[in-house]
Amino acid sequence: MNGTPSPHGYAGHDGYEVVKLDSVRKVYGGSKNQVAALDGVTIGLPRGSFTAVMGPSGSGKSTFLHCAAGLDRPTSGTVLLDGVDLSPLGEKDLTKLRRERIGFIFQAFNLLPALNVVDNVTLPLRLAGRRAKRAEIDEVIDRVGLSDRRGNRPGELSGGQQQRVAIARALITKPAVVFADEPTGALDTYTAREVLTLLREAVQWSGQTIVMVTHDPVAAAHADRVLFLADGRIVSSLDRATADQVAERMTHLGAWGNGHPAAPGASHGRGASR
Ligand SMILES: Nc1ncnc2c1ncn2[C@@H]1O[C@H](COP(=O)(O)OP(=O)(O)OP(=O)(O)O)[C@@H](O)[C@H]1O
Repeated sequence: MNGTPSPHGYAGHDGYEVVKLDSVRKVYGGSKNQVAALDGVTIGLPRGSFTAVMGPSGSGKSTFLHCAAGLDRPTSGTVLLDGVDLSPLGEKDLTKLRRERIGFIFQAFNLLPALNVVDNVTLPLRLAGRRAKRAEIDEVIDRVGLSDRRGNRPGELSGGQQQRVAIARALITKPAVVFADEPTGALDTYTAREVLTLLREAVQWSGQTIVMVTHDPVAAAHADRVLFLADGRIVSSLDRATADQVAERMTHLGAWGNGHPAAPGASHGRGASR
């Protein structure tokens, strides 16, 4: 299956689809300047799978992530998250569902500067009114390699360390799915690789489901499957692809002109494979 396109109804480890989008459309703008940011997306993401979402600028990646994570509402179609239909939920229930069942990782880390590592990591538990168990906190902080940084604040940590705090914070609630939006966008190649390895390990060791939007073929090559968006539609996918295969597919989509940091030939470590 290496590098070959396949139907979008990918069956994962146990076949249960944690995230399901059915005919999702998201239209922005008024009657004169309408943009279909998502134009009929149907996809199921299996439990314990790592999915990367790629596509040219403006292809709908962020809109896909926002609709799938209940941060934005589709104009039509349905989103099921861990079996829950998001469409009838009010803001309060959506917030609760996001808090309890979703972990988020952002390009800009989004840590609270006044809190130390332990307090940043355990914040989602406290927000959900849950008590943090010492052993669970120790385990997740240990897993991201920050045991000796527990008392440090974000300002005292490197970018890679801050993103590892964010990963621990996303994993602490044992969410049904983690959505990562350009998680390596602010990191150098070496640190990015460490962060991607951690995400891969979370899938491997705990069966975590992860969905990651990225512009970087090297990052996408860490995923089980890469979905390619163009003009709001999923136009193709690759399973267990190398960075070169991902980059080639992006080139076919006309994804980047000269000078894009991830463009073929740019010095971005792109040639490295999984
Ligand atoms: N709030 C909004 N209002 C109007 N149009 C929007 C809005 N958000 C997104 N769009 C439009 O929808 C389309 C998809 O945008 P989206 O941000 O999802 O793309 P993207 O693939 O994430 O792009 P990029 O890689 O540049 O971040 C674009 O044409 C964009 O201009």
